[in-house]
Amino acid sequence: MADTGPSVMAPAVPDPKSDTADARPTNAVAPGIVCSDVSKTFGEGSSAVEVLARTDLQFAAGQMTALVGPSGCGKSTLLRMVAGLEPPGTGTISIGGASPQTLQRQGALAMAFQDASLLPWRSVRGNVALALTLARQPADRAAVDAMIARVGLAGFEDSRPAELSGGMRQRAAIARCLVTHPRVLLLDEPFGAVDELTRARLNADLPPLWRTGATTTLMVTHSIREAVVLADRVIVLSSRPARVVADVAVPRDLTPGGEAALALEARISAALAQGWDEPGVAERHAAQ
Ligand SMILES: Nc1ncnc2c1ncn2[C@@H]1O[C@H](COP(=O)(O)OP(=O)(O)OP(=O)(O)O)[C@@H](O)[C@H]1O
Repeated sequence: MADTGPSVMAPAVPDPKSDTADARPTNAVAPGIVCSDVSKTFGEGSSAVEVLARTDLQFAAGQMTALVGPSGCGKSTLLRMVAGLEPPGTGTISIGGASPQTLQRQGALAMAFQDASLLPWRSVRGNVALALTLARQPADRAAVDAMIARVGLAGFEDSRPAELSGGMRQRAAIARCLVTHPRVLLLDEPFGAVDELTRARLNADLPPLWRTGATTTLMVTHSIREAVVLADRVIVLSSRPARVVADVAVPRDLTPGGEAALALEARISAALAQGWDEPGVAERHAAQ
């Protein structure tokens, strides 16, 4: 994963000069995300690395989409572009008709990364409350404690991150994301740094908090099973330069581990292998 900056991209401090500085999330309607002709190349000349080939992608409002693909193919880069942290090389990204930066200024976009990295000197309550402050929402202690309880951390409000297990830190990081009720939630391997059992527990406990239809969620994961369990749709990317090799709808009523789920996992796995191995992927896109 590339440099991910702070673990939770709390909404940016609003720019008072901006005409949208006073904009607040006025409703809970999730926006759709439209990536048109988006590509990304880092560097120039002989050191240029083409990460994402020209791509059109749409993410439906209120849906949870999982992005899977070989390591280094550009999943985090795509997420960072949607977050407005990285400008696309070509094309545009529109979220509900607005730019990612506008969503950020509205405090309507939250992002969590694999390593949780909460502020170590702040308590769980302090970390969660900070997200509200940055989003210019009232840091209401009752709301903060309620969100902490919803992720299963009641009783740990005053604990510092170092006093928590990895799974508990992930829960705190998710609470920090969700407390502002973001309309767009971007998760970059949020459960990647915990053991399998904890991960299964987090997969069961946390998604209902954002699967309300009021949040459009993109999640990068290396786990095909996790993608099928959590997402409404799984997009499989090829090795660099990334292109979409499969776009798989996941029925909501799928039984985890059931026959239909296993068939989907096999399909995604085959697409992943194809995108990984297919000869000439890089050359074809270099020629475009
Ligand atoms: N700011 C940057 N400057 C230069 N190269 C970068 C930058 N960010 C990412 N890259 C390169 O872009 C490629 C894709 O990185 P990215 O982190 O998006 O991949 P990924 O699919 O998320 O990987 P992983 O699954 O291993 O986390 C990598 O080769 C990486 O080194």
